[in-house]
Amino acid sequence: MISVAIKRKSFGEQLVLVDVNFNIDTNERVSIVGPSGVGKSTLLRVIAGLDTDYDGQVSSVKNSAVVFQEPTLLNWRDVMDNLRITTRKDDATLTTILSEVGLGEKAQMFPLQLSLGQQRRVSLARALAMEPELLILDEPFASLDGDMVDEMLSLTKQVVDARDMALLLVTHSQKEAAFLTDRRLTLGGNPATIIQ
Ligand SMILES: Nc1ncnc2c1ncn2[C@@H]1O[C@H](COP(=O)(O)OP(=O)(O)OP(=O)(O)O)[C@@H](O)[C@H]1O
Repeated sequence: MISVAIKRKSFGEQLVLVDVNFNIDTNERVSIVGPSGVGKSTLLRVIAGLDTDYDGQVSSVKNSAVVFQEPTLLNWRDVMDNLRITTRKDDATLTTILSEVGLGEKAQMFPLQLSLGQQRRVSLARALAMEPELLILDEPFASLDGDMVDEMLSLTKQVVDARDMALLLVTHSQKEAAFLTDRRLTLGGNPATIIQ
């Protein structure tokens, strides 16, 4: 379904990725793990089609949704309006998705009235509302405390299990990768490539 063949990806003089080759099948769950600064987010942006300035070939699905490290919500719009930005789904459907992520009662709240964990859930709900064929999560549990990470991990597994979609998880945590995905790709080296 998704085929990645990046020969080289640079920022100016800095070569970040070299010969990164792998495929993701329909409904497959894959994680990319590796240390901070290795190039994980860069790879994700290329796969999501947000960065087209590279040497190589990536063919992905048309309908992918990204949940970024930061919730990237519009703070002046309430939760429901934040979901409406990416979809024309009716309010009943959006309310169901909000309930799924535990925010059924928060539709009229504004992002800054929510905790970071709740804002992350809105961001996840917004991505799910797009019914993506590929859901991309970029360090979705960063800066949450331990209990909250466990809760978010279970919740994420639940919503992914309930859907037909592929998952690409970018993380530095082997635990998160093992819990949520079937296959782990490790990015390492400088410039980085898939090392296992
Ligand atoms: N827009 C950019 N312009 C210039 N350099 C960049 C840009 N984005 C990333 N880089 C550089 O590319 C390298 C890889 O960064 P990237 O954010 O992909 O790493 P990462 O593995 O996702 O790190 P982290 O786990 O800390 O988020 C870093 O050296 C970074 O400085």
